[in-house]
Amino acid sequence: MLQIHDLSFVPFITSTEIEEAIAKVAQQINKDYTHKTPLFLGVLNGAYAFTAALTKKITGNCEVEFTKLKSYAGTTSTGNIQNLIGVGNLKGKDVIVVEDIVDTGNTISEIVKILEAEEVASYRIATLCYKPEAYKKSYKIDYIGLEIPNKFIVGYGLDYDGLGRNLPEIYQLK
Ligand SMILES: O=P(O)(O)OC[C@H]1O[C@H](OP(=O)(O)OP(=O)(O)O)[C@H](O)[C@@H]1O
Ligand SMILES: Nc1nc2[nH]cnc2c(=O)[nH]1
Repeated sequence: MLQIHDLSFVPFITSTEIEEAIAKVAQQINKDYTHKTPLFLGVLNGAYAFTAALTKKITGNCEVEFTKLKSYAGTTSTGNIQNLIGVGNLKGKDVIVVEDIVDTGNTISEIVKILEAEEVASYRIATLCYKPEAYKKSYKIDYIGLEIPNKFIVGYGLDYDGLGRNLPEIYQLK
């Protein structure tokens, strides 16, 4: 069991399962982008670990950038998304958004608005974890590492009030 602040978590996804999920996503992207140079847009903070691991498995040329959005306070989405680091010039780029988790979809919805305003050539969404029961939007999530139930998780980039991002495996709220 793992204690972070006031909450207890139990082991949920092993580091081996995470690595297998990332390899599967990388394989799909390598196949789909053979003749393209995708720009991976990692969403900080949570997606730093997934972005690093995923891009190391990309076999062709690619670019890597980050943007920073924040909506979660504690274990719930505030619904109020702050854009803390904007995107650079993405015009004409084939962007792959990299998320650690798609939950309600509020963050993705904000990113899609930004990408459309930037006039990107194309965009797709890749996420390590996806909660289908919590998702409230209709944007297609193109690359999904792991489908998980609607329970709060920490580890592999995901935090609870700032802690837990460094854990190599994923834990679920008890
Ligand atoms: O689909 P949603 O309900 O919008 O949730 C997903 C978002 O929540 C987390 O970010 P958070 O706002 O906690 O910021 P962080 O990445 O800095 O932890 C996560 O990294 C996603 O970006
Ligand atoms: N740490 C963490 N952040 C999230 N953001 C959206 N869903 C989650 C979750 O389950 N865990």
